[in-house]
Parts: sequence; C-alpha cells; structure tokens
Amino acid sequence: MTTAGTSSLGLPMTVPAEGLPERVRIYEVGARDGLQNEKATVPTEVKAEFIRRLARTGLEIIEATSFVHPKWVPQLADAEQLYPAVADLPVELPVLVPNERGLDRALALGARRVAVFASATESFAKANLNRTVDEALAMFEPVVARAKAQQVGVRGYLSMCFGDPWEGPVPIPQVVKVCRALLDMGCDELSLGDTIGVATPGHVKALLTALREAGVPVSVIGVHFHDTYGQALSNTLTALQQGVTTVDSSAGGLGGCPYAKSATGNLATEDLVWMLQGLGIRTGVDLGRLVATSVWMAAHLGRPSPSRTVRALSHQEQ
Ligand SMILES: CC(C)(COP(=O)([O-])OP(=O)([O-])OC[C@H]1O[C@@H](n2cnc3c(N)ncnc32)[C@H](O)[C@@H]1OP(=O)([O-])[O-])[C@@H](O)C(=O)NCCC(=O)NCCSC(=O)C[C@@](C)(O)CC(=O)[O-]
Repeated sequence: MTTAGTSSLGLPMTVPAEGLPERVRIYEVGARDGLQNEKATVPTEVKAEFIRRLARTGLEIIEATSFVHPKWVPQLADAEQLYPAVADLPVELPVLVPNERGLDRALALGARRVAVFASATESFAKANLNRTVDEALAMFEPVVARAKAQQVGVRGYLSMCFGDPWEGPVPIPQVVKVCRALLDMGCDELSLGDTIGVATPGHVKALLTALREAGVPVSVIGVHFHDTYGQALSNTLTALQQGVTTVDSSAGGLGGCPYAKSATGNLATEDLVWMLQGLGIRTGVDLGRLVATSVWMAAHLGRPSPSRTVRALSHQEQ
C-alpha cells in the first residue's frame, strides 16, 4: 500500500486499497441508540453537553433523540428539552419518529431530518412498535409523505436484518421486501440493523448482493452493526468492500435496544475511526477528541467504555 502522510496520532496513513471508498460518512448514534438503553436517567444537560462535544470532534451527523412515546422509552422523554438545546450546532441532528404524533413533535422544534424504524420480523415489530410489519409500514407512510413535502430528509431504519432473538436467522428475501417498501414510500436512505449483533461477513455480503440484485442502489444503504460477537468491524469492512459508504456507530460503544433481548452495544465510533484511519479512509473525525468525549461520558455513566480503542488510547494518555 502507498503511504499518504501520518494521522493525528502519528500512525502511518495509507491510500485506500482498491475497492474501498476514499471517505466514509459516519452516522453517530450514541446520544440516541446509546443512551436510550441506560438504566439511570441521564440529565438533559449532560446529554446536550455530550452532543456538543461530539460535534467538536468533526462528526457531521449526530442522531440526537427520539420523539417516541415517553412510556416506551423513558430515557428519551426529554426530547422537547434536549433538541432545542443543541439545535444551533453546525451538524445534522436527525431524530427518530415512529408516527405522525412523533413527526408533529419533531417538526414543531424545527427538525430537518427524521428517521422511521421498521422491522424485518413480526416479533420485533410487535415488541418495538406494537404493530405487525405491515401495520408499521402503514403508520410510516404518512410520516414519510409529510416529511418529504416539507423537504425534510427521511431515513428508514430496518431492524433484525440478520437474526432475531425470537425467530432466529432472518431470511434474506424477507429483509429485501421491507427495504423495498421503505424506499418505495420515499425514504432517502436505509440503515440495515444487526440489532442483536449476530451478523457475520458472509451474511453481510449475501444481503448486500441480494439488495443490489433487487435494484437497491448501494449509495442509499447504511449499515448498523452491534458488537455482540465481536464481528462489527469485520462486517463493516465487508460492507465497505461491497460499496457501502455510510456506517452507523456509537461513541464509546454505548448502546442496545430496550425492546430486543440480547442487544448489546453498537460498533464503537472510536474502533471504526481507528480502522478507517489505518485504511487511509477519510472521516473528518479527530480521534483524540472523540476518545476524550467518550471517557467524559463514561465517567457520567459510572462505568468504563467497552471500546477497545477508547481503553487503549486513554491508558496511553495516563
Ligand atoms: C409507536 C408507539 C408510539 C406505538 O405505541 P402504542 O401504545 O400502540 O400507541 P398508540 O398509537 O396506540 O397511542 C397510544 C397513546 O400514545 C400516544 N402517542 C403515540 N405516539 C406518540 C409519540 N410519538 N409521542 C408521544 N405520544 C405518543 C398517543 O397519543 C396515545 O395517547 P392517548 O390518546 O392514549 O393519551 C410505541 O410503540 C413507541 O413509541 N415505540 C418506540 C419504541 C422505540 O423507540 N424503540 C427503540 C428505537 S428502535 C431501535 O433502537 C433499533 C435501531 C433503530 O437502533 C436499529 C437497530 O439496531 O436495529
């Protein structure tokens, strides 16, 4: 590989190998996916400061919160207070909205990017949205239509794309069908969720191949891996080799889903940035600042970050 200077940490940077992108768009989900699962309530001001610090690392997309029913996700019940506290940051701040009620709440605060969240399996659709897969899609249709009419960007998450804790391995055609439905209703982009972290690289390649064959352009696909079996980075690399350039991750590896048994932390943004830097792929993120932010957040949560990179680099600094 050809070298292209050194990274901020003094590591040799390489030019991306053939078949890998020059830049990856990191979609940071720590403040939403990460914090939605915390047992102890995180004060709104701490969440706002977390998002401000994340914005100073160079991250350009920071999912802020969810406008869901507060009884379903009590940890994010402060969305009305949090969103205005960060709305003036010079970054994109998407929010989750499950239905028109959620969209109304988000639009009232000036949100410009929203995300609906579907499931590839009936069990998770019921557990997470109290709906069948089709009923959930019907609930999203007016949300997407109204958002698009106001030039608000819409992401379509799809959970349980690989395995489901109740149903086991998820057939690829079932996943492709819901992806198509989300795109056909007008979603601008998809995020393929390995909600419980059971995917492996071969499965990732097979799903991305099937989506390509079904006419889904890879440019609209993002990947969202959890690290239960330590496969999140391998899965990400496989996705990049298949042409994906949007990767979801969570600062410090925070995360999990309150409605999915065995969902563990997301791919840590630091681990992702470390790998991408080593591959010579640009992200715009300052890894040192990001590690400091996750160490700061971990202190508030009262436990160390599970991210290997956070642990390695924060030990180096001591
Ligand atoms: C979809 C619902 C609301 C259905 O929940 P439901 O109980 O069926 O709601 P409903 O439509 O029957 O309405 C019942 C009451 O809730 C109110 N209500 C209804 N909607 C809202 C709202 N938006 N905001 C505030 N209030 C709301 C509504 O107004 C009504 O109030 P009432 O008339 O009885 O006084 C519920 O199931 C819900 O909020 N679910 C959210 C679950 C969630 O947020 N899960 C985590 C996100 S998904 C995830 O983490 C996975 C992901 C994305 O990261 C990717 C991956 O890893 O796979």
